[in-house]
Amino acid sequence: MADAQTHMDGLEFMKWHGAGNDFVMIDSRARDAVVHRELAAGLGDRNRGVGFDQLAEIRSSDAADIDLDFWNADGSRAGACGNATRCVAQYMMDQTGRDALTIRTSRGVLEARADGDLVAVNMGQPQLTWDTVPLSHDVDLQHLPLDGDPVAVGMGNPHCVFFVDDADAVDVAGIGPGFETNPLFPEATNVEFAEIRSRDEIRMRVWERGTGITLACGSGACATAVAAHQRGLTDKKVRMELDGGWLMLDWREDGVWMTGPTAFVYSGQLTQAFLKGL
Ligand SMILES: N[C@H](CCC[C@H](N)C(=O)O)C(=O)O
Repeated sequence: MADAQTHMDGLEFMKWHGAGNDFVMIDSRARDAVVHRELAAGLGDRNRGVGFDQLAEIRSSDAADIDLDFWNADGSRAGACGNATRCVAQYMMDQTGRDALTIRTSRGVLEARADGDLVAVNMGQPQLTWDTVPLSHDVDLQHLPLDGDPVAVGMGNPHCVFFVDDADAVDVAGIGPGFETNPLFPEATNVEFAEIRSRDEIRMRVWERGTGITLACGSGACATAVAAHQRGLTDKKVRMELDGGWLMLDWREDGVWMTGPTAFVYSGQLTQAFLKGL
């Protein structure tokens, strides 16, 4: 029924980005959920659709202010999306005038807060066991048996973090896909390349599972901050420079807090012709 309704009326969406990590947001609080794999993949196509790194669907919730689901540009599901969570939080705070709210994702209920012009979200505690990342078998997460000696961290989605001397010199598109689909990660993985600049500053570039190179990745930034601290390279609080801007990470008692910018770009409506052609 939701699909038939959608084809009749067109479908409203918004385009946002957080540090250049771009999203389409669909607010389905007033109806049944409408997003499915084909819609995500069609809309994610930057030539034939709108284009995005992730698609976020907002739903009404009985456990938090809202429920939130994420898809990647290839139509696959994203387990977590920190930057989209911050953008959705800003949208909700603009609508309600509140400066804090709760958001339920597949990770559980997350807390988001306004921080001046920025938005902070508690991305929860990292997953630091092989079966929760998940990996295919029990190995040392701090030193994965892969070239480059990466670290595995789960943030509701898998991350494989490499420490490199010069992040800008890394051929992210050349190296990323091979690690994304390495059998050590049964659900594939996001791949981060981190250069330690000091105890409180990291430069990071990312290859995202299901999307490819993005200008920023919030859960990847959290995973990188955790991995760097575990290796003894940084303190618990770091600034991180990504290709599209800066994020602040703070691994506290109650989880990894991530703070950064959000931007509303435009809203529009998908045509019936587009929706019928999916
Ligand atoms: N850009 C997102 C992460 C997307 C992760 C996704 N590619 C996955 O399949 O896990 C973020 O800000 O956290």
